[in-house]
Amino acid sequence: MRLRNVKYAKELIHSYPDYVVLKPKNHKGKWRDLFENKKPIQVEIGCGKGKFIYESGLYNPEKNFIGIEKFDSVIVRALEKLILEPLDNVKLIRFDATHINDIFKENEVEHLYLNFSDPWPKLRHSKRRLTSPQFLEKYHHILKDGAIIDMKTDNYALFEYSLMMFNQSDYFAIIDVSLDLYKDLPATNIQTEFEMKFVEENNAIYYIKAQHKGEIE
Ligand SMILES: C[S@@+](CC[C@H](N)C(=O)[O-])C[C@H]1O[C@@H](n2cnc3c(N)ncnc32)[C@H](O)[C@@H]1O
Repeated sequence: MRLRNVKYAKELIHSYPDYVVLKPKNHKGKWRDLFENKKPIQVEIGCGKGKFIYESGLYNPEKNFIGIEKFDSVIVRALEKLILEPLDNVKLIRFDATHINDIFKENEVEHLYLNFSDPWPKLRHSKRRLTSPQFLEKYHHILKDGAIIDMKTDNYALFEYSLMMFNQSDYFAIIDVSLDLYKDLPATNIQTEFEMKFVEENNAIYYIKAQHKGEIE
């Protein structure tokens, strides 16, 4: 059954509050209680239709995964995956990550994934890029010391911009960069929906791994 209709998507989302957390602000600082375990929290912003977050949960049962997506009509496809084959270490949040500090407390997140984020090419929209200084400041508050940000993109301009923003930030150090992730693909790589498409089209996948430095002396 395909769930394309927005009204239907909303209804489905509200029918599965164990999978799509409806009031994420209520769980700030208490996400592990919701998962009922002490496993570390990994977050993907812009999880889209959920392939990456679902498979990450499937192959890494020792970790908790939270996918954040701002559109009902998209996140419902991630929800379908969970309905078909439930996983107790994956939760979804329908939320605009601009307000991510409202849903996670200091040090609550151990790993952040930014997969094929929207490039927002116009300068006047640059604050919306998920690696803008405004977002990096927000991540600084929720990430543990030593936490990792993994970023993949097919967009060279966003890659270049993100490198510059990480380099200029007091909070992050770049620890790995690739101009062609598929030349040296880690065995643990999990493809996203967009990644599958770009790889099929032989597009380069640019990659940045940055580490949270923690409190600055
Ligand atoms: C280009 S898609 C990539 C989807 C998926 N990560 C993948 O690689 O297949 C970007 C997704 O990020 C979502 N997104 C963009 N900005 C967001 C934000 N501020 N908060 C939550 N989701 C966001 C969009 O709605 C879209 O579904």
